[in-house]
Amino acid sequence: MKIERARVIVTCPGRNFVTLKIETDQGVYGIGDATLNGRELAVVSYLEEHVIPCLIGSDPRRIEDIWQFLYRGAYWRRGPVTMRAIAAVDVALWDIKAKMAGMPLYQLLGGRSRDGVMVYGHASGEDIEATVDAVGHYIDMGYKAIRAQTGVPGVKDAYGVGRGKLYYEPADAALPSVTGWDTSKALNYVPKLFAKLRDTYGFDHHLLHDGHHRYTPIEAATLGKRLEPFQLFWLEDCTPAENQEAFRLVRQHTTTPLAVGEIFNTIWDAKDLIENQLIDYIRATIVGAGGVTHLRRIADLASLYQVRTGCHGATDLSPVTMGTALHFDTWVPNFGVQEYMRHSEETDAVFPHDYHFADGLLYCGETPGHGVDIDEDLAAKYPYKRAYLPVARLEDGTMWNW
Ligand SMILES: O=C(O)[C@@H](O)[C@@H](O)[C@H](O)[C@H](O)CO
Ligand SMILES: [Mg+2]
Repeated sequence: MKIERARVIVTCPGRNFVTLKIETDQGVYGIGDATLNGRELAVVSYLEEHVIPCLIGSDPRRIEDIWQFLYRGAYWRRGPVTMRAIAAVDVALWDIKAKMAGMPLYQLLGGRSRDGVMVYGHASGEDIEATVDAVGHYIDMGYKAIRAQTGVPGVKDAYGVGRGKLYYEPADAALPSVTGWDTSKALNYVPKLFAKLRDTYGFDHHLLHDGHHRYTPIEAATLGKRLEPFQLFWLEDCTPAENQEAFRLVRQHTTTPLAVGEIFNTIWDAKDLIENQLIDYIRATIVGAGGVTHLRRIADLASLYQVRTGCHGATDLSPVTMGTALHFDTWVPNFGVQEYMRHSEETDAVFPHDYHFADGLLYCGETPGHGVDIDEDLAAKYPYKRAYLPVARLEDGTMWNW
């Protein structure tokens, strides 16, 4: 069996997605997601110029060997562009293998560990009142876990505040838009949101919050402490994680569970955090961290230390990643939660899929493969549009972490 053809498909049904389609000499094909939000075409060129020529003629059943070839063989290891390209190949090959086996992907991974996958939705609002209402809306929709982000008075376009839709789409400008940040204002305001949420809805739902890398370690520790009475499911990206040691300081001060890893691309980004039990949830996902083959290694390491998974699942992760992640989540023994930001109708139409939401859980389907396809004719109707993530500056103009 041979790989006959591989193509990259770029489409923008409201936002950009990069998809790799691998076709075999036996008529079976697989697809993988390679989207890197705000830097999409770098991955397109990496795939087209440097990866696809090496794939043609190789045996698509040799998933592990192809992974190692692309990782070790490049000499230049890791990084978001490389690892997304590898992820796209890996996912397309798992799709092919599962289709050939006539099985849904989770069966190949080891079978079902649970009936459905608990997901968290994104509730946000301009201020506490609006955010409390938004959380109520998610509770009404049946969500068991809800992430709450509020605008902060005096802070321009605070992170995570949507525009009245079920999703928050940050990459929306032809050049990066400038948002604001003020740590002391947020440190005083965010705990009030969670106090109000617990007061209004009680303790029956899981609540989550994303700090989006904004706080220094000691500020993150302060936030974690202030949030303790409200029993969060997790506090995410409370401080940047390039220095994994930084989490030790946060950890020493608070029992609020910590999650990190949506921007990690290999096990090495998370190794110290996991082995030292500095976090509770690892947020790496399929497209970000080298596909099923590599994410499985991360999850296995994490399981030794009782760290659970919490795959990133914002709208820039295409339905291909979402579908694959759901098979992964259905199997992985140390599952925690899956992020679920709904895609637009246009996106869902370009990527027909068999997963569905019911009562706060997502269920992967039973179609052989990962259960997500691409409608190429429809995809062609939405040409690529350059879009950037915003940047953040402090009041005095200093660049900060967005
Ligand atoms: O937790 C999350 O989902 C995020 O932090 C994302 O909204 C993130 O900002 C985007 O995926 C960036 O592309
Ligand atoms: Mg996040």
